[in-house]
Amino acid sequence: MKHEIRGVYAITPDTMDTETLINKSRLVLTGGVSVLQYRNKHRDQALRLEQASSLKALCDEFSIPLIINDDISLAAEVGAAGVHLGKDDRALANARSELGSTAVVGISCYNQLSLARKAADEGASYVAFGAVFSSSTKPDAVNAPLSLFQQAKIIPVPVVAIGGITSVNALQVIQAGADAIAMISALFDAIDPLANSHQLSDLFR
Ligand SMILES: Cc1ncc(COP(=O)(O)OP(=O)(O)O)c(N)n1
Ligand SMILES: Cc1ncsc1CCOP(=O)(O)O
Ligand SMILES: [Mg+2]
Repeated sequence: MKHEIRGVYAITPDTMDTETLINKSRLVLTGGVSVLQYRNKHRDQALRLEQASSLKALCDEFSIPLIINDDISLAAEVGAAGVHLGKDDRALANARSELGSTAVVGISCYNQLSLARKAADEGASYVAFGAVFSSSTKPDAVNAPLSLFQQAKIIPVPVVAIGGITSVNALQVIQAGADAIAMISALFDAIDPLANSHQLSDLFR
């Protein structure tokens, strides 16, 4: 199945509380997000497998792709749609050979257009720039200016923005040229994750 990366791209927070993770993810998916990434830096492999498997079932229910952060083997194990890889992760070529040509492989390009050109040339499914605003989830992330998205129009794959995106600044990011807006805290730390997800997803409808 070919997945288009466009719209609200939800990313899970680091948590060991699987029940809350799944309940909140259900609310976020009900609001209309178009892709979910499982991101959990926890080293407990059994916990990661349990959470990723539950999220795969949930994404199937909503017919949206599940992307696994960092871990190509976990993506293969749970039958996820693909992976997201950054500079400290395994290479795009490993993901392609282990997950196949139809898998979604997203690549972090931080604030560098040259990395995006290279990733697209090498077969990335989408590229991501960020942090576009300061992020309490990842305070040390480099800053990617919104002007980058205009320059990124030449990149032949979807362009995702990440970092500090909220319902207050999301429209600015979309108008700058991002195809998708990725966020953790604006969805999962919200008082009302369903309402926030709905409001953000409406920006693409
Ligand atoms: C959609 C999306 N964009 C960027 C990232 C960051 O990936 P990376 O640089 O590998 O950092 P970690 O998320 O692994 O800390 C992402 N996960 N998703
Ligand atoms: C993983 C990542 N990469 C750059 S910023 C960031 C965190 C995004 O989280 P939030 O949406 O809460 O700022
Ligand atoms: Mg990573």
